[in-house]
Amino acid sequence: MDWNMANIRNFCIIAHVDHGKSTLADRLLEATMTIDARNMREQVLDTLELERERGITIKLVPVQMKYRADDGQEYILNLIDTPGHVDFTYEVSRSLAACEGALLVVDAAQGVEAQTVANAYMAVDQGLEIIPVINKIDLPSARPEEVKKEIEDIVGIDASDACLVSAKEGKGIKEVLNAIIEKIPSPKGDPKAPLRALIFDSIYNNYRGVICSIRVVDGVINKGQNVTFMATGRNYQVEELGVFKPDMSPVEQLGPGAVGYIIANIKSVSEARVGDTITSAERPAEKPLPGYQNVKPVVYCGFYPMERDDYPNLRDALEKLQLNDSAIVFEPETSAALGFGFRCGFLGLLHMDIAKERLSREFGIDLVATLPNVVYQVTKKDGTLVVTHKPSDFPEIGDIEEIREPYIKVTVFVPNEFVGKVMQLCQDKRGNYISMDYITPERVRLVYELPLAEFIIDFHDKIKSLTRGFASIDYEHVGYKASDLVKVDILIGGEVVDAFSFICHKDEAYHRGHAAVKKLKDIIPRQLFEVPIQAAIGKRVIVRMNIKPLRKDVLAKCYGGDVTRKRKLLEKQKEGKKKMKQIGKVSIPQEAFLAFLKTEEEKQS
Ligand SMILES: Nc1nc2c(ncn2[C@@H]2O[C@H](COP(=O)(O)OP(=O)(O)OP(=O)(O)O)[C@@H](O)[C@H]2O)c(=O)[nH]1
Repeated sequence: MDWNMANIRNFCIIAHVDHGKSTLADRLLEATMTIDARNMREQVLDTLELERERGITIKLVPVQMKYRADDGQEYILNLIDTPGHVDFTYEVSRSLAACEGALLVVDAAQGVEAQTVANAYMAVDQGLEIIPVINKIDLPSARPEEVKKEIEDIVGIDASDACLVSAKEGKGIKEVLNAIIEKIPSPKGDPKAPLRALIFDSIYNNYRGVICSIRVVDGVINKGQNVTFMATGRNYQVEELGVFKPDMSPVEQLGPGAVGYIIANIKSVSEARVGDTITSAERPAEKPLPGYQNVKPVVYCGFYPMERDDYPNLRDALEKLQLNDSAIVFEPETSAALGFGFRCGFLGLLHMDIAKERLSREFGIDLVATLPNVVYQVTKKDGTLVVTHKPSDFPEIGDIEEIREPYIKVTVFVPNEFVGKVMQLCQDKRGNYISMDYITPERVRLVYELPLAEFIIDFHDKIKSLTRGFASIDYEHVGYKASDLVKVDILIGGEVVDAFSFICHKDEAYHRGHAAVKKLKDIIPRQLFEVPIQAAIGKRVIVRMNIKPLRKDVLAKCYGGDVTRKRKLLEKQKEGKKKMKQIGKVSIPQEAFLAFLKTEEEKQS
């Protein structure tokens, strides 16, 4: 075939949140008339409703643009969107791998932030050509010359001829398009070699099944051809092949450097994982493209429906979510207090929040989530290793030799007036100081190592409020470290309530145990007998409070001998009892437990 790679440019846009990535993408689509202005709604690339509302990008959509440059030639520009959040780092790195270049967008007023650096480093690692774009130059507070210097000093790339842009006002867009054509190399690849195409995203569509976004690296892929997905070893026939313009538009063939999609009767995205390599079934490549990785959840929690009858719906909904998001895992779980639910694993807190919100919005399921947990490694005295994210699966305290928990390296960019507060917070969160440097006379980069468990509780919110939103945060996983952790159980009437057990540092056990016991005491209705509520480590009780007894006599109001009325009241009481959860001899309405978790959640958000 005659395949012209010289006029293809594959690029992505990387930026810190809110620096204007989506707005710039919109302007590029307009300027290349990929979407005419009449159909242009703002931020067309953010497809999910939730993304548009939250202003965050979750799913990637590659778009093909055509642009006639000043040299008179027509170029194909493939813009590959990347998710901006650390929860999706692996997806980011795969979409970067599908490009030769990146626009690094930096806000002209705010300057370089934590995610600017993290994303730029990832692009440098992938060997991409980076074009700095200084956006929002229309702002009165814009300081483009200083920001250029920041990019050079902190990111370490030449920014002397950075594009100066106002995406909002559409200024400097042509310069950006020209820079893409001049600076970003055209793709390399051998059209005669065996097919190798990278899957950098896959989405599930109700009508079409799975649609994989692919970047062809070597060889050609044809409609109707048989292909093998190398990580799973499965074979499929290519039903449809095409490009996004941005609507799906079928083609017969894609060659090296091309970005497009395939549809091949794939039932679930777990069969078409991001990072996998597609090759020809007849003439397979010897080696897959580098970097396939099975992403593992790092944060787990229980999801319980508020209405018991919603359990089957919740299972259906989770299955549907999983069709579209293979990083979600779940398994049934029962809890004496909460009834039937699911233990679910996520890539991070944002990922968890999104799943929860989608369950409620798209599937109408009202649910509560238990406190999130990380994955612990517990070495027992007999040498065996227990890897668990469930406090209830922890070995007995006497059997434990060592507990290790995941740590992250957190980088915070913060104005220097807030440095003291941020350092204090990091210390309180059991952080180890790593480094601090001034990136400008007013701004500081602080690096700490923290336990992930501390980070996921409320670190983001605390930092945002301590610094009035001026800090930016990024983190990466750095592995497991031994910690002095304990499991705290909560007992009601002498019985452990599984769903409320939690893992925390030894020094925090009393404080957190006390808070939980006090809250339960306020929530649980009084019973006919005294009910002790306790927090305990192993057999040792560390906090105890009692709920005073109350005699609830439903017949008290019935004077005289109206037998039918009495019977009715007793019936009603029996009905009520059915909804009760029995913890030992204590009956507690399930709502009380759900209310407990709800307030825990609210406290966090
Ligand atoms: N003044 C000004 N505002 C801009 C400009 N470009 C974008 N904005 C505004 O900045 C805000 C963030 O822009 P987005 O394009 O949503 O930023 P983003 O980087 O895509 O954000 P995420 O999708 O959350 O990563 C929006 O309110 C835009 O209207 C610009 O050139 N000038």
